[in-house]
Amino acid sequence: MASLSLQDVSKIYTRKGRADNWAVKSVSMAIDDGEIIALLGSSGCGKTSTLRMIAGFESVSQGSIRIGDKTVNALAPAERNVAMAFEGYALYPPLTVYDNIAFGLLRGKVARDEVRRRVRHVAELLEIADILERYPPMLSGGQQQRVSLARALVRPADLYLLDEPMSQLEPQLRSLLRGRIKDYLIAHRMTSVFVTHDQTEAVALADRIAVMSDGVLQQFASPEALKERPANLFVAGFIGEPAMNLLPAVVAHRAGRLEVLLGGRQGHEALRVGFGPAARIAAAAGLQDGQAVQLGVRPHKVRLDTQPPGGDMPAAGGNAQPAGDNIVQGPLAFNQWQGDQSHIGVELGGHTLLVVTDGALDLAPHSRVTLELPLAALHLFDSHTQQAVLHGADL
Ligand SMILES: Nc1ncnc2c1ncn2[C@@H]1O[C@H](COP(=O)(O)OP(=O)(O)OP(=O)(O)O)[C@@H](O)[C@H]1O
Repeated sequence: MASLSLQDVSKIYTRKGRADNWAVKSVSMAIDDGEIIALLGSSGCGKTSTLRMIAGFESVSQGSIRIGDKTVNALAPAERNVAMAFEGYALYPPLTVYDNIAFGLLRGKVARDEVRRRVRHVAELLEIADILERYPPMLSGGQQQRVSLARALVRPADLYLLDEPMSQLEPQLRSLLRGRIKDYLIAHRMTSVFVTHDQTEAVALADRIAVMSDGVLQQFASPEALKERPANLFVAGFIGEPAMNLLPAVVAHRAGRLEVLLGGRQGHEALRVGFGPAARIAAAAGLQDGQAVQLGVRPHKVRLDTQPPGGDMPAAGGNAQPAGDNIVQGPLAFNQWQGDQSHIGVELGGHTLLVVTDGALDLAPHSRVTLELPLAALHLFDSHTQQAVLHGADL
């Protein structure tokens, strides 16, 4: 296995008579030996182009890629010792499934008994042991995809590149295989990069996730860090289901405390949300009164008061915390039972805040709802730069 590093890597597709397409923009990241990482983003954000440059199937327009201590920009794919599972499978039709999977091992001069043992093992892992004698044209898309994955995983390589490795599988099989593949990658200390647009898959499989948008690496961090400390508005809105509430607000210091003011436009009352004494908040010094910000809070983290006055306030997600941070009130906009949780909308300063709770709640239409926005769950982003200014969890 080996480490992998990308230094200011760009991909610019050029076509005669057309404007250049800058698909990957100066991406830098360092992946440790044995680490599993996901490239995550929406369609067209540059994930596959990045993966194909690492594999050597696309040239690197700018920057450099190193596998271990070797710069590989000028090396052909076969010279990089990289195993890749392709989105289009690329199986050999005249060979059986067994021979497709064994191909790389036989070329590597592994003893036949050992080849048989390894092929069986990976085929059982991916639930394709019963189709080893079949030929690729006789297989479903999901079976072909697993054969392609098995062929990549079975052979020794410095690096494993997996392009949407489970996109064709049914949800149940996908979640079963996710766990097995992760255990296999960890057990063999396989440095791996996989591409996905499914954040559940990225969170379940990867040690760290590289979130991409429009060719730019937005943040490269653990799944927990992406949720707790999103670097910018894109990551805050993209990671997490349902998405983080993002409410426009302005900075308003008051009596030495950092606060933001929500709403207050015609017909809506203004709401103050506090972050505590400004002197204790490093970022407060750079924030000017009137500065436009976005206040972020995840729907699961808002605490909803369902008790009679004076009662304790349960967290929406069940995380009991002492009541008392920002208590706000607003009229109920909607209350939808989703089968396993409730989605509750509350009007705050002219915007609708989504709250998610575990149980079903009996709330009268348009009734006034009391909420707590726990300081540790709040985030502030600069509306102009889109970058995170502070995370309540750090205060
Ligand atoms: N061979 C190519 N020639 C020209 N443009 C390309 C080529 N391959 C990709 N692109 C363009 O580069 C951009 C990034 O594409 P890429 O396939 O890397 O994105 P992606 O995030 O993997 O998307 P998807 O999830 O849909 O595969 C897109 O605008 C795409 O149209």
